[in-house]
Amino acid sequence: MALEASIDRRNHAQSATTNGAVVLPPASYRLRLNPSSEHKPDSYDDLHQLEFTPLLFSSLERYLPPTMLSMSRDVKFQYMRDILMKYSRDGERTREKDVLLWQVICATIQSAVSVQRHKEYRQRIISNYQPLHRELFTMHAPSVLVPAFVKAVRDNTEASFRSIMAEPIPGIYTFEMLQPRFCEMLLSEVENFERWVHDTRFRIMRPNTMNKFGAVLDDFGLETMLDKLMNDFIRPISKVFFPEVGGSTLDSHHGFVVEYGMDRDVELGFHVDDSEVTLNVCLGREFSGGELFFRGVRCDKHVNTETQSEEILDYSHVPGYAVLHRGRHRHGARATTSGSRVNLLVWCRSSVFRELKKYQKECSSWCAECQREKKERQCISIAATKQELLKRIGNTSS
Ligand SMILES: O=C(O)CCC(=O)C(=O)O
Ligand SMILES: [Fe+2]
Repeated sequence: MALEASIDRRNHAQSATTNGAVVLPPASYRLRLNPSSEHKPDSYDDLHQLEFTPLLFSSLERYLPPTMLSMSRDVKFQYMRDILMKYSRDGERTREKDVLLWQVICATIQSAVSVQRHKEYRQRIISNYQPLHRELFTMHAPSVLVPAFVKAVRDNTEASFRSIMAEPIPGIYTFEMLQPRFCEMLLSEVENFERWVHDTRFRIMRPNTMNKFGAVLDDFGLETMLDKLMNDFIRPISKVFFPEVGGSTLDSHHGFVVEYGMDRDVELGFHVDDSEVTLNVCLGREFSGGELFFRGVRCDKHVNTETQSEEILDYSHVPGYAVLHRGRHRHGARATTSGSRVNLLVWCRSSVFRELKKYQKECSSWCAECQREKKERQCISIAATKQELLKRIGNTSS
């Protein structure tokens, strides 16, 4: 959708000269409300004298009208600069379209700044932290995964997946996945990282708002390895079992470990994940308690609705074993009552699914409550039709 901001020509900033070319501003300015995901923006890093950070221009470029995307960098730059100048100068923005456009710009600036900050944060860790096991950072399937799992994914059929999996309730898949040696190495790498954090007093970000402990693996060098794990192994399975939530188009992830036990987190409250598909693998070591409890899949609207008895599952973690489920499958983790438990979590996301969801008005095929409501509406409508028919039959026979 294009959002047009008709900017008064008199208020234009003067045309800028970039690389010797004077570019005249167009008659009216347009930005798309949703950015183009395929477009690779130009870099503006060399334009240091700008009033705005170069990063803002490469971020805003995705919002340009489609016809502009192939134009020269100078033309795009001029166009975006004019918009930014106009909006940074005008204190008063009364027109609704202008306010909307300004919101797009603000959101773009905010996200560009936070992406940049996170990039710098990660860079600071990666250039200072010395890994313990370098081999962990590349995805060598036979060292990471048990042979039966590798074979099932290579065969790539529903039957091959099911041959190594259990499905204790619909939508929850459990299977043996990680080699014990890999689990042990990853555990000691996490310990090594935590030691470094402690010694250097580096303030790290925890995996999410629910955890006081745990570490984001993507932040200390494991992003590429986990991306490969998602692309080559999680996505083929999700394509078969979770197609309606973007299982075949998973294209980014958040990878982390959670840590429970003495001096760590104890339990995890009832929640849904910020993911389309979640992989949760127990790394070890020895513990009691810590069961995962599941209570049915729900969309945003129905996230707090009652659980049906057939939706109840309590699952006990086993080191090396994975649980794969939809992010919207409500769940939590019970208290780890003794020992220590560390789990690897990969929250897999699909930008395509998230984009499509914005325009979805109908009920969700994957939400159990939406489906129950839909069935109820159908029953009511069938009953009403039946009543009407009976009434007509009664009328004609009397
Ligand atoms: O502790 C667990 O196994 C569950 C972790 C979890 O659900 C999460 O981090 O989102
Ligand atoms: Fe979770």
